[in-house]
Amino acid sequence: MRDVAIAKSEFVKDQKAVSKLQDFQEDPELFRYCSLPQILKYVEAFTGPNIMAMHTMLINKPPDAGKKTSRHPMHQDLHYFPFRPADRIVCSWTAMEKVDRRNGCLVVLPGTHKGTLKEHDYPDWEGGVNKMYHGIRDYDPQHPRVHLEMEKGDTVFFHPLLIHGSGMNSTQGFRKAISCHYASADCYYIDVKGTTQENIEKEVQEIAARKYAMEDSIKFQDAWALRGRLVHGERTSL
Ligand SMILES: CCCCCCCCCCCCCCCCCCCC(=O)SCCNC(=O)CCNC(=O)[C@H](O)C(C)(C)COP(=O)(O)OP(=O)(O)OC[C@H]1O[C@@H](n2cnc3c(N)ncnc32)[C@H](O)[C@@H]1OP(=O)(O)O
Ligand SMILES: O=C(O)CCC(=O)C(=O)O
Repeated sequence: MRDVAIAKSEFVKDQKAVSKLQDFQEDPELFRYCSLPQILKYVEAFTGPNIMAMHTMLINKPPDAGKKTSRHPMHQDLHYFPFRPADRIVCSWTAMEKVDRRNGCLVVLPGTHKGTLKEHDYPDWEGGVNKMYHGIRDYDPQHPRVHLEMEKGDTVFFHPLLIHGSGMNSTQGFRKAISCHYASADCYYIDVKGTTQENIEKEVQEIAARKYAMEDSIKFQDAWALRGRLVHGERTSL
């Protein structure tokens, strides 16, 4: 993925900047991260023994180009997932270098994982917002927030209802982190028709149709079933 400030303008002419690698489940070197025993030991406490890696990302947050587009709006990851139950899904996010407020560390609203899934949409940001970066419109701005300053190699595990995002990268360097969303293979798919997730379903289907010429044939659930990879135990459902 390219940052919107790059995708929509000549950022540095003739240069490409990659701000995210997504879906690396077939890359043996990167996928090693998802199978690390040090990570799975904690993941299993949420998922149980049948563990699927559902979504993989290496996030290379770029230096902000001056429009604050390097921010990630406050959101709940469950918005993107057509599977349940939420308590059997967990994200691991590992800092690949020191992260702090200067380079846009994670920001979380503690306790919000006990709430419900909120409505998400694109925020009205003056400088634009990255594709598919939906945010919650009506979270309480007075809610206490915690900035997760982390050292290289530190890992945080969080629930898919936890409201979180990340700040602007005001340094000159790229801020790297690697993450995986795990779910119990015993989770089940849901139909998101008539729910707040309809907007993301539509967007994913449109991208699939454009990128893979899969007009109408790909369901939201298929987009997940195709990218999920078993890391431990048996692929029972997902
Ligand atoms: C076989 C399986 C089929 C399944 C296909 C389904 C594809 C869906 C992929 C995305 C799923 C994301 C799910 C995320 C779940 C994560 C949950 C955790 C929480 C989060 O991390 S929230 C943020 C999650 N979202 C993302 O990470 C999305 C990241 N973006 C991308 O991966 C790519 O930008 C995207 C959306 C796949 C588009 O890439 P691509 O099609 O290659 O784009 P093009 O270069 O062809 O450009 C098309 C069009 O879009 C404009 N563009 C490009 N980049 C951006 C950008 N960053 N912001 C805004 N606009 C952008 C580009 O200029 C083009 O516009 P035109 O007007 O010129 O056509
Ligand atoms: O790494 C970031 O900047 C944000 C990542 C995030 O919010 C997510 O993975 O859900």
